[in-house]
Amino acid sequence: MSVNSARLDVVSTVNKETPVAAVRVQQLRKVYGGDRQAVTALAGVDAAFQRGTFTAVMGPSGSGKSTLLQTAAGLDRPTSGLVWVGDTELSRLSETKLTKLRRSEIGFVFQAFNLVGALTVRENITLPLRLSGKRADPLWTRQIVDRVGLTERLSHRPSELSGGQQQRVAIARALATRPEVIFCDEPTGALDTQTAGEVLALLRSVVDEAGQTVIMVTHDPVAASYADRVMVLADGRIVHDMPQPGAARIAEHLATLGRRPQPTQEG
Ligand SMILES: Nc1ncnc2c1ncn2[C@@H]1O[C@H](COP(=O)(O)OP(=O)(O)OP(=O)(O)O)[C@@H](O)[C@H]1O
Repeated sequence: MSVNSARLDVVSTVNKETPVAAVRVQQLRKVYGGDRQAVTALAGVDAAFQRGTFTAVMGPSGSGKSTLLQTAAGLDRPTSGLVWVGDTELSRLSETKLTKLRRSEIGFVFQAFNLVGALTVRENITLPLRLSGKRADPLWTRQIVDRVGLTERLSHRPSELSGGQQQRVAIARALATRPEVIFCDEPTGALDTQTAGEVLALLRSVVDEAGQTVIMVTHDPVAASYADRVMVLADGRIVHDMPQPGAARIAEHLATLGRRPQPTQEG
């Protein structure tokens, strides 16, 4: 066997055995604005987010967290670099195909819940299925409604629910299409500490019990401590990538970046 064919064998074995990440970014760069006012939000980020894992993305204000989320979720195009969701590379997709992929493979949870006020809880939860032209599977819908504890509230409108309940509807909605990944942008930013804890425990359970992949931007070291991995950005680069560091260590790392950490539950 020649050296080259031996090498090819190794490569093909590696490819067969390496699981496809839920999301992967390679040399991701995003520059906003023109020549003189150019702002480099992402300066070449490489990262893989494995299926069934929970990652927190942290970093000072302006470090590129939202830009990473937006480009990895196909909401915005990078200036250069590649993004894969499952085994689909996004730069080759037309806008129509990208929209389809976002509707079926990506769930979103935002700080402000972003529910449709005129729709009931049930209608909000099944909305992504309707948008992607799929029929709701009643068994799956029941499972996710049970999981988020909203069985009694299906006919209510969002305005009749507490903030924590509204965020649980948003999580159920994000799960509706059984997406490859759920992106969360400050999901507990508008919630009190106890309600935030309940929402984070729910996200943890969708990873542990439903095998979902969650990528969450947060400023809060306590929220980040629910994740399996904490990635810290500064100036558009990953400067720390830590497995389960715990809230105290996260706060220390943020402090070294010149940012006062948010107050934590530990006081
Ligand atoms: N549409 C835009 N046009 C120009 N510059 C932008 C735009 N969006 C973001 N930026 C800049 O890119 C950099 C990264 O912004 P980004 O919103 O990703 O940071 P962030 O870490 O999410 O910040 P925060 O924690 O404050 O939300 C910042 O310098 C920001 O001012």
